[in-house]
Amino acid sequence: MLYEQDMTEQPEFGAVLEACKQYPRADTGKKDFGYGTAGFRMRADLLPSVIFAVGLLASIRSRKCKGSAIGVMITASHNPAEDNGVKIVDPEGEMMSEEWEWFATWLANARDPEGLVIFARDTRPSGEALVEALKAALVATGTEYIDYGIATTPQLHYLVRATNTLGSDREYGEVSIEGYYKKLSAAFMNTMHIEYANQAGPVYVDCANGVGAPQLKELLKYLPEDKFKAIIVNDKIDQPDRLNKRCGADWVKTQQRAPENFNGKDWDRWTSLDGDADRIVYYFCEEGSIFRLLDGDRIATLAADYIGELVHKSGLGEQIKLGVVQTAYANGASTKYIEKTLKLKVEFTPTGVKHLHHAAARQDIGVYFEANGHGTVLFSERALKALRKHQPQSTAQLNALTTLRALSEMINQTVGDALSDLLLVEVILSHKQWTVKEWLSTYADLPNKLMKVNVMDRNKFITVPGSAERRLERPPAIQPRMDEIIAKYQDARCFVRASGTEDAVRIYGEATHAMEVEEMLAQVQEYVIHISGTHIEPWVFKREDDRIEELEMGLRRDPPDPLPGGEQKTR
Ligand SMILES: CC(=O)N[C@H]1[C@@H](OP(=O)(O)O)O[C@H](CO)[C@@H](O)[C@@H]1O
Ligand SMILES: [Mg+2]
Repeated sequence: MLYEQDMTEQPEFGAVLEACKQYPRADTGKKDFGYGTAGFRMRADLLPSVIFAVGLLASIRSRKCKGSAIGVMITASHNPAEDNGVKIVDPEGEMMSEEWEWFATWLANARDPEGLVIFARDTRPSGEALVEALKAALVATGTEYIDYGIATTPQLHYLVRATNTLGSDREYGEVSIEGYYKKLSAAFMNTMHIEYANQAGPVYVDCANGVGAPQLKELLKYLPEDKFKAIIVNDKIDQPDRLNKRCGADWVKTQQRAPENFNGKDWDRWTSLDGDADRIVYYFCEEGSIFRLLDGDRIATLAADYIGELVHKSGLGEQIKLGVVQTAYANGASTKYIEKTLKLKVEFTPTGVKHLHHAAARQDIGVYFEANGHGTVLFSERALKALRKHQPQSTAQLNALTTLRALSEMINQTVGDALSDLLLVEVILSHKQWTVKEWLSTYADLPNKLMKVNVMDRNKFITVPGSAERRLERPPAIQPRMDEIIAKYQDARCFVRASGTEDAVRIYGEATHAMEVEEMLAQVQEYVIHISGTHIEPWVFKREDDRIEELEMGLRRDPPDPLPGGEQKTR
């Protein structure tokens, strides 16, 4: 047994234990830290010991991966400024695999090879001190490291893959943030091999007052203004309180409204990034100031349509098949459009980018996006080889092939990337000579709503295996009751699942009429509360803003009184 050994006798463990004392665990009551869908994420003052542990794990993981660089990104993405978080990036630039036990074993045994951990952080002020905790763990374990300073999450994923493929025949790009800009901008320019006129004017980018702002400014230096014109909004990274506040992709998507400092004229093309620039949504105002959102589903459909068309035009339609991956949160109208109009296959996976990513990687070309704007397009080795080898038979085939090759370089292959996705959408709109109006008119979204309920124990909500989270197995009474409610409405769909990132369950619903969605969700919410009770999270994990918001929305109730025998009753 690993923990029966007296590890203090081994010099490297002595150093680790000594360094560990500098980062005592914060008092979180009975609550444990958990590596969720998005790594660890919580209030920044609770994080130092967690970051130290992540430093140890990253160093072990690097050794286990035979010295390949492992990435550590310090960010809390779209969360408020006082939060922070951390996630580990695997050698190909993908999310870390779940084999935690392996790391512990390696901690006991690893001597060589040397490890290499590369890391970056977003603009949160807490990031600087957390980097110190990470470095302490890396120094204590004798792990070589490179600090890339402030970067977006997808830039760190890029750097990890670039580091690990350097000198191989799969070289991903120069190993620097500059190399990332060079790769994206060169590929973008290659998509412009024919003169495309985009009369639609500049794109406005709300950077959520986060890391996307300086990084996009840098990227713009590599792109000629007559080919790509972006106007940056919400770039106050020196005012941390404003990070993700009333702006950013998450806020715009969940509030379904334009961010602070929006001053778009009708039909102007606007986008919002999130706090670590791995998500993007588009939106605009129609005549009469009607807000229209073009979310992740819209980006997926646009990309699938255009890339599918290029594959066909290049003469590779028989060899390269396209597939789209969505989650249960994708609007039903988008799925119908992909299947019926684009005639492409849709696969559903559970929520969380790593599930979508793996499913997309099994396709020749896999398009995946979560409705919230996180996604990318993956080109398999098979597809890349076909693109390299194909001899075009006409100018039309050559043009399509040239664009496809450029897109395979421009689209981040490691993870969803707001900057790369921004370029992708802009290329497509300009090639199609579409404005947001034509884009929106491809299909009509079903009215929908997503809500969150803080229940006593979210772990009681278990989905039916293989149902892509669309049906609940437990608590046993809930699904039959929900089916009864849903049956009352036209073309309605509704499902409940436990969040993987918050102590809550989410309820999603859609139907033909917005009023019916409201009515249906109210009944489902009431039933969820009825059978499970609501719950107040321990103060250490809860933000005052959230508490007040939930009170205002009527989502927060007092916890139920305990009954004899440990049962709970709801009030
Ligand atoms: C409905 C929804 O938007 N869920 C989000 C959210 O996951 P939950 O497991 O639903 O909490 O956070 C994930 C990480 O950022 C993101 O991948 C996912 O799309
Ligand atoms: Mg993010």
